[in-house]
Amino acid sequence: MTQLRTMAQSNGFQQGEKRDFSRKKLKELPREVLAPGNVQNLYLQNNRLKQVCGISALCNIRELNLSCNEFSEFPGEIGELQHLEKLYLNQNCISKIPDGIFSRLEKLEFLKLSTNRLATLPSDLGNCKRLQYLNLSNNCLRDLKALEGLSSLKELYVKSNNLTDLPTGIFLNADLTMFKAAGNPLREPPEEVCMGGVKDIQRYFMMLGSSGQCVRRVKTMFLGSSMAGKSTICRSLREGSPVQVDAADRTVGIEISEVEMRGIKFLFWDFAGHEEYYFTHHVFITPQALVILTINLASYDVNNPQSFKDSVSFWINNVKLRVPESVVLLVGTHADQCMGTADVQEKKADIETKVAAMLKERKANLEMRIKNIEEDQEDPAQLRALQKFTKQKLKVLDLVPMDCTKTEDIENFQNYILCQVQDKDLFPSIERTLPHRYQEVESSIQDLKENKDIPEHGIMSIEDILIDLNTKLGELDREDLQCILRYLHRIGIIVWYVEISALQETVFVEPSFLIKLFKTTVRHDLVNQLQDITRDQLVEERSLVIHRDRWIDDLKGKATLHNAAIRVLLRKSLQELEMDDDDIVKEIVGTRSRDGKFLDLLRHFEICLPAQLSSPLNPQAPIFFPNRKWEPSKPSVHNPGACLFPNYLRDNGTVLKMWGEDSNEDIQVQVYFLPEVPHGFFHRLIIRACSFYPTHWVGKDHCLVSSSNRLVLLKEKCARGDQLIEIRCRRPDRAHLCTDAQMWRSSWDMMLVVLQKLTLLTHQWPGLCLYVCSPCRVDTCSAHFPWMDWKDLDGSDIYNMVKEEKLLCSHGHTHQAELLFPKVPRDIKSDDE
Ligand SMILES: Nc1nc2c(ncn2[C@@H]2O[C@H](COP(=O)(O)OP(=O)(O)OP(=O)(O)O)[C@@H](O)[C@H]2O)c(=O)[nH]1
Repeated sequence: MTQLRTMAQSNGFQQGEKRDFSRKKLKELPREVLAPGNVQNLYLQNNRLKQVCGISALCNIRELNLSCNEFSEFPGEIGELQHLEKLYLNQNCISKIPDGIFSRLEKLEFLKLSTNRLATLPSDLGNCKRLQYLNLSNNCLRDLKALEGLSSLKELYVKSNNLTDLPTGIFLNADLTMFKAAGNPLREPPEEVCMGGVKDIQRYFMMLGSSGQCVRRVKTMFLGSSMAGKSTICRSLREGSPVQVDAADRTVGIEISEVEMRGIKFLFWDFAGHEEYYFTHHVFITPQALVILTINLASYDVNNPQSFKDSVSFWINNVKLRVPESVVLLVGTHADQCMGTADVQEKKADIETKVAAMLKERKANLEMRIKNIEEDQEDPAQLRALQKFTKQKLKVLDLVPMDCTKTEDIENFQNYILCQVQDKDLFPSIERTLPHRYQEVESSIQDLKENKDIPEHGIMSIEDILIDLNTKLGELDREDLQCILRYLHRIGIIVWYVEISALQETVFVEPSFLIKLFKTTVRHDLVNQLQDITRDQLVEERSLVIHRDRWIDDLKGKATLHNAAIRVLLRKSLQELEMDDDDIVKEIVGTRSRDGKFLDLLRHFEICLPAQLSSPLNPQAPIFFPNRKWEPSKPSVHNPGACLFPNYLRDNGTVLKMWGEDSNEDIQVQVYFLPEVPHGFFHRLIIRACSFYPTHWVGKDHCLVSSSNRLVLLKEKCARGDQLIEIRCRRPDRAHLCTDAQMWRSSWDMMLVVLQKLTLLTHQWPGLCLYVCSPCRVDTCSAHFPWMDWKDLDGSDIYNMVKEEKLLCSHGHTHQAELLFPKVPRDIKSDDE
């Protein structure tokens, strides 16, 4: 946005008050900046300034933007700008702010100091009584005491610092509505409380009063390929001795259990290793957890790179993309089935060396990209994003070989885990201070489960929980309870999706049950499950064997599962789980006329897309005449409803049939993913894009969306080792009823909708870095035109992304700008290129 503003205003003076000298590679202030005048807005961002001597002469400045420069010291002269309301000093290297500056900036309302090196704050910052917005994210602050006097603060951002405690005083301020503190080793209040926002923090402090309880807890996630031995370790650790898991007993979905070892509570999440489940994993891989990556040493082959990829690097990449700062502990099972100690040691050394090389290579790639961007001075936004990634440190601990059938190995592994989680550098925040109320609620819920006071499925309404706990704990405020439940959801003890409106009142106090529901439709043997449906089960759904055959055909051919089939499968698994409460079954399963809660969940997790089974076009439909009432045909086309599960698609046939061949004439944008497109990303993108464009065709890694005769193709692909998603649209044709400008605009608008959906989706993978560009349109040319600042662009600015009418690639090919960037051409010529 800043760049656009810069472009739009060009340099120099505007209305005698705004001076824009941003992006000029300035090392010092030129005379024009300081020339006398009534300057109120001064833009100096994206330069190379280390100081701003003389700036105090511009004493009327209200807005000063010095972001993205090279300040290592806070420019003291700023203290003299007494009319200053808005100050940007983010993205610099400032490590200290002297006292005595902010006490003079009485009118300051907005202060952005994010991404600097601040370890402390000046004691007089609290004097800025008008300050409403303060951003201190990405520094190294250890406390926020200096902020206690800021009585007008509305928004406060302190993400990624070293904060362990937050001062209560800040939250007494009724105006504060926005507070973000992710990425701190917070203990009081814990990060999971802060994620609930200001109101939850306020309640936490109110409940905390003068004393709390220290709780030590670690969420532990077991990841690794199928048959690696995850369930075996998990169950053996729970028992304290080897537990034999039957080879046929595959984990389906995720198994959850809790175990206390020497005063530390471990919440075990055992993830199924079968590939069909991978794409749901990222939802449950959460920060601040210990990841135990289990590798079957007996089947690991040091000479086969694929072996390392499947059993190690795939998992490490997955974790890094989702939680970039994870701690991963490698464990090698089946040591007893290897060929002696030397073989075990060789495999251990091989895995550790390859992991180290992989992390080193990634770091080198990142540094290389940063260097290239710095040298080309190409894209500061991209540069900042990459610099952020260099700070994210995934820690992979050495591999522990073990024989899961030996008690000694289980005990040693238990000790090893205990030792690692107590290492403050690795796990700075396993200790949390919790109000007694939190503990009481948690234990009461556990009691309800253990004493079987609630049904095994553990589905409860908020009201029920409140009634139950009120009898046990005395008067419990509903808001307090909800605040505590939100916390328990975030740490993985219960599941409560407040954000799904149909589930706002429903709490799953037994998360494993919910996961078991997932396995109904997300499983490797779904076709077999359909085949196994009995006649009785079909009758209950008023269906016949021919219907079941069609369900199987549609799943195999179109990756589409009929809602009726989902209901039958769900009922079947609920019966297996001995759930006999008809009302709840109905609520979860739904009926022909009303979707159940289960479908809401599937859609919420973007696992499936509502699909049309029959053609949406009805040949019997009467013609519509304006001003005349339209009658539907009788009988109307029956559409029983179904869901498309893109993960079950096997080819791109239907998409390619509609789209035809790619053409050099297409307009296209490429989104490169560093290091790779995450598992399940493309499916979710398809679901988002197709939900927006109801006319669509979907394939394994292709998807076509259509709107008013325009087609946009999305493709996941790999080009010379780089993974990317390509978005293509046919070059617009001249059409009547449409001006040239409209024609271009609507094509680009469609591309941008897809790009925007893609960008939003990337937020779920914070370890992901994107490079967006338009390739040169000459077939043999490898040049790219990078999209700058594209994440910041809003609807009105995006068509101004480039000023030029023609653009020249680095190999000398010239193109009309609208063929490469969203731009409405001023004057279309018949021959553009
Ligand atoms: N001999 C031997 N067998 C092991 C060892 N670890 C696991 N097994 C066996 O390997 C098989 C697979 O182990 P599981 O724990 O079910 O594997 P998993 O990783 O949970 O597999 P999924 O459920 O498919 O994700 C079981 O039969 C275990 O008993 C080991 O160290 N030695």
